[in-house]
Amino acid sequence: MITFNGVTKRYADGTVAVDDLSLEVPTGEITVFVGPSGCGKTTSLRMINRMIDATGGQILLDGVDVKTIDPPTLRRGIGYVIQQAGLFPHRKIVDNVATVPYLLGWDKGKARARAMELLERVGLDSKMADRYPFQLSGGQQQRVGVARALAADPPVLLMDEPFSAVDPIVRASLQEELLRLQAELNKTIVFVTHDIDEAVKLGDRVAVLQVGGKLAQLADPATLLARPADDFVREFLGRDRGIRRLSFVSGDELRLRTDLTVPASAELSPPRGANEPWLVVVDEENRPLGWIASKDLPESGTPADARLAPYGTFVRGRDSLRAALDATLLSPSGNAIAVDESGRVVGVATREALDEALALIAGGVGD
Ligand SMILES: Nc1ncnc2c1ncn2[C@@H]1O[C@H](COP(=O)(O)OP(=O)(O)OP(=O)(O)O)[C@@H](O)[C@H]1O
Repeated sequence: MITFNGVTKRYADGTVAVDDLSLEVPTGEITVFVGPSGCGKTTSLRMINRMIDATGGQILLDGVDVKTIDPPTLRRGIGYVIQQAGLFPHRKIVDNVATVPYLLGWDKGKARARAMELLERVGLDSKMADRYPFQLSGGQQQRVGVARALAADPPVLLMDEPFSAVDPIVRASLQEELLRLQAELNKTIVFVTHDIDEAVKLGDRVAVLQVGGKLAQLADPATLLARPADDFVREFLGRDRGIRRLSFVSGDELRLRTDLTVPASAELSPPRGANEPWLVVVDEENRPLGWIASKDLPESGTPADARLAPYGTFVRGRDSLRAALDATLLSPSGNAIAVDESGRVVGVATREALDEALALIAGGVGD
């Protein structure tokens, strides 16, 4: 656990970058520092590994004041990842990753073997090992940066806007990768970003800082989005706060109907389903093929002969209400198809079911 105890940083010119910051970063969790430019995120992060020394208060690492630990020893237990990876341009990828093991005096074979293992872990092909950083894309370089920070298996990882220099698609995949890695490794991670979407996606807890290095709120993402502590936090969270909240509500809240499917091979004589405006046509394995409006059902023959409308699905037991809402918006029926992990239809969330769930959430605001 990392503990900030009334930590202050006043730079030589009098700027107070961090003001009386007290918070705890629990072991094995991702704590995100988020806030507008200049609010003291980077300063707070760098005081943990003493790249910057606090001018007041204490930072404790598992109960030990970091000021009592000499910086090289301290940093051996703390991985550090920065924007644009900060790789050594003249060293091969494998040697970049092995930097800390080399410094720790590991023999070259063992250090390189560890580096190769980590490259694979962060999703890079072993072919990359002998390249130089300029021969990699920005996203690949970031992965190398993460591998390098993990090389000596430090219990703590500090990440300063590590994904902000890559395009949104690469960024999303790096975020997924970090969450996957963290599920295996359980590091204590402090992650700095100015992007609230990144913060609520990655953080077990999110610390919102305001300019002057004051802690405005520390909460898990769902609580932060539901109950911002004050106007500053509310404004920082932005206009999409309500929609973002849906990501933290399980789609399993939705009542499903199981009587709205029709097999593509079903004989339609006598006509059926005509009292429901829309039906899901499914294949023989119960996978969705599309929506059909009842009025378009042929009088005889099978639904396979009819024109099907597009559909959206969400996975029951995994996806959020936001995914379910997205699925309704992708379908002219206005209904979302719930599927299991293998893509088989388990039911339909109608617009009414969605309305009910949304009303419940809206009712819960301010609890
Ligand atoms: N060496 C320094 N001397 C004086 N002031 C500094 C120094 N480094 C940072 N500051 C000031 O301290 C404040 C906090 O800076 P910091 O870099 O920690 O903010 P940040 O939240 O990480 O910002 P950004 O998101 O823009 O990177 C800013 O006002 C900055 O100008």
